[in-house]
Amino acid sequence: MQKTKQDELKQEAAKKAALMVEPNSVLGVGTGSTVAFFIDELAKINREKALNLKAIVTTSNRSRAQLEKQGFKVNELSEVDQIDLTVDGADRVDLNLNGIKGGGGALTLEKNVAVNSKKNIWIVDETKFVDRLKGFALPVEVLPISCEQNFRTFSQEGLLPKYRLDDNGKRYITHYGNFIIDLHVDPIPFPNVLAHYLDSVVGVVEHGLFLNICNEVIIAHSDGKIEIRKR
Ligand SMILES: O=C(CO)[C@H](O)[C@H](O)COP(=O)(O)O
Repeated sequence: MQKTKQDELKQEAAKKAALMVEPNSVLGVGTGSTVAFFIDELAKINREKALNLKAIVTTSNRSRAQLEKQGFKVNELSEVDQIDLTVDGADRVDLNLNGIKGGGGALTLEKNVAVNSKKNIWIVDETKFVDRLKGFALPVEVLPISCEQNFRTFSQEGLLPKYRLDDNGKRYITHYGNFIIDLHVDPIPFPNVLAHYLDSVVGVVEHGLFLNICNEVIIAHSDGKIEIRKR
């Protein structure tokens, strides 16, 4: 498949992040097309100078398969005490380095890996870097047993919910057997308020508002500049 300009930018951000991985560390690896470039870059570096990573934890079967194909051993989150660095993609990142994640449906494990990491670096192309969180529906993972109640409540709250569907038009099912309801609030005026509300809804397993989690974002710009923003 031909690489788009956006893919090229994703790859540039991924390259930069791969250079930041310390030898002998415990690494978290996220999910998505940008992370797929990161895994390839990491493998390249590892072939050139063995990184001897103590452990790698990842957030999806897709990333796991790619890592294993590249010869890395992958551990479960429960098998490591703490992750030194996690590199992940994002769907949107704002000026405060808060973000929306979960476009690939892996938000629950992504958040669990992220909060157990000393440092989180996100890699994005410039289209995802925004002044405030907008332009991407907010994923919410919900238990099937109470999803209809959750859906109705979100509707009543004016959060414009829609079930995420898979390629066959059926409800998308997450790694943990749950559904995803995407909330079409655009822009999200008060991310903290919405996160607090979603955290309180029974039946919500996790949501894609990642607030105060990202430490650094690597943004690849179309003029070739790689920008690093730190919290
Ligand atoms: O949160 C995610 C998956 O749940 C991804 O990190 C996010 O969707 C970005 O994906 P991509 O790099 O393919 O644009």
